[in-house]
Amino acid sequence: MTSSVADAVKGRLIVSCQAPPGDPMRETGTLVRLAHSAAAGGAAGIRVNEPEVVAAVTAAVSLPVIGLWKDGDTGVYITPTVRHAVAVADAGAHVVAADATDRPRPDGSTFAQLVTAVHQAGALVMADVSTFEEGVTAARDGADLVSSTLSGYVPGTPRQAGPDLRLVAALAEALDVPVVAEGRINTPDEAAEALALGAHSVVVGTAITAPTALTGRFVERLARP
Ligand SMILES: CC(=O)N[C@H](C=O)[C@@H](O)[C@H](O)[C@H](O)COP(=O)(O)O
Repeated sequence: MTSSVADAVKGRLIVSCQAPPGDPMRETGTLVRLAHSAAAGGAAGIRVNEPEVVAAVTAAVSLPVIGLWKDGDTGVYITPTVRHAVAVADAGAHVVAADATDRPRPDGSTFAQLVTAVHQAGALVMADVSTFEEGVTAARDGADLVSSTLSGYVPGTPRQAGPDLRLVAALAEALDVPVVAEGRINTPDEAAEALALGAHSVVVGTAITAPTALTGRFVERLARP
């Protein structure tokens, strides 16, 4: 299992098909269409939010699916508890992505306990981290993949405009498990650079699947002289 999913995405693109609360794209059928488009364009995997969407996309698209369940948007909100993680696995995700930052989880579980529960449910775990130390700890705790997803999203830490390729490179150098580059990858060249720096795979969301945010970038620029 580990090797087949990891092999399938090695050196390739995973497309995150998500939409924030209130966004016109936040509708299961629409997100399934986005996943189909990503597959048609050559993606090797899909990342989606919420059990209902995970189930719909795994049924419709024959690519590995990384599932998560966002609950809120502050603190630990990406698959915050064991209950959320098992629900995502039970919905059919091949990989469950979960917050593996060093912050306390709302159910009091440890990340290692979440990993055990997901493995028992038959899925792999992607640790979404914000720092090098968190990545090392997550791998030690049994994560099957480690992703730079949360770099810049922990309050009080800096967020750069582009991807945190320094973190990706450091993790890729240090870890035996595959390291995934994710977060603010805006161009094909940035994705290629992440692979060149040792990333196993690259996740791109906003730059491909978020027309509201992309429109806003143009509008914001035109509003400035
Ligand atoms: C921080 C957080 O909540 N990240 C989420 C994780 O699933 C998504 O909102 C991002 O879109 C995803 O990580 C891909 O990143 P980008 O959209 O920058 O390509």
